Amino acid sequence: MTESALRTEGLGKRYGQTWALQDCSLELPAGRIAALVGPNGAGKSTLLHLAVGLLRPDTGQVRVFGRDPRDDPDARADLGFVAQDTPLYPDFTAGELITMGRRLNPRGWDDSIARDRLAGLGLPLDKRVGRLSGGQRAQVALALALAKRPRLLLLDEPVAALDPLARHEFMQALMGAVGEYGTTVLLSSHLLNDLERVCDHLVLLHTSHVQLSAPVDELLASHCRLVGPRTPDGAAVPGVAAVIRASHTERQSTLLVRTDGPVDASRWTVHEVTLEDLVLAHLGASAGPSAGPNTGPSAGLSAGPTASEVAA
Ligand SMILES: Nc1ncnc2c1ncn2[C@@H]1O[C@H](COP(=O)(O)OP(=O)(O)OP(=O)(O)O)[C@@H](O)[C@H]1O
Repeated sequence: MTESALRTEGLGKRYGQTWALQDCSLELPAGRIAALVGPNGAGKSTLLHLAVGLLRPDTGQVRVFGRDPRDDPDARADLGFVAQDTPLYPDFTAGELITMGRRLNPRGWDDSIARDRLAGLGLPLDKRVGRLSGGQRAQVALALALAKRPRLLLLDEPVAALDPLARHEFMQALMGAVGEYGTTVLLSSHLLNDLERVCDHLVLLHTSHVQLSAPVDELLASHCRLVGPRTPDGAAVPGVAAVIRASHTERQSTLLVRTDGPVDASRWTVHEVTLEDLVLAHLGASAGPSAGPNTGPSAGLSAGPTASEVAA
């Protein structure tokens, strides 16, 4: 059986009366590269901060390779974290940050990983990081996180502020490192196209709840888009477990569905879906008109953000 890199059970965190994360149960097997997706305020940063032990849960528990990251230094030694906006001490040089990292992480640190990566990118070790570009700072943050040789690397929107080329270079560096060291990754981002290229597992949060957590290939195999003659919302479609999202013209219906068997191909044209289609459908699905025999739990969502908001 594959080891769990990250496992949460009933995990919850609240600020005053507001639940930032609620009843979060998920499992990320070791070796996965997982996308953590959800609209603004869904609870992604909260989940990542709970996972690295920076926040104390109000309910439930979180385990990193079976250990509690708040109580067990060995669990924290297994973790690397690149926080949102890649905060680094701006008056320090990358070289000084590498030295600091070594002293703060006596259990496991490899200077050469950070130095070689930065040299490969042509990034100077003797320039204050506050004077580097956003993309260069992100690369320094990634190099420092990797030098810790984490078994689980958590990244909170590391590429949000980067231009497309810098984003591409960052993702390439990340994938190269993951391939080399076998690191498990949980990466939060709104950039679904970037995620689709590299991730093999999806965790989708919506209004503080886990909506999906599964391997990408399983999700893509169990969802499709059906196009056929107009069908009333709620009408049963053989082979369809849940209608996630439906749209209609006068004569035609388009349904993004979760299937549990073969769909009648004489009546429906069946199209594969992309990860982006699937995420947007789940986030945009709303309770109400599509409720009916094929409407599963995932169809009963509150109205989500628009495609442009999610993909922005
Ligand atoms: N320190 C805090 N004090 C009060 N409320 C907070 C705090 N941190 C987060 N929240 C609230 O918790 C909820 C989840 O926030 P979180 O930052 O985890 O969302 P997110 O999915 O990372 O959002 P984004 O995509 O905008 O970064 C939001 O409603 C947010 O306002």
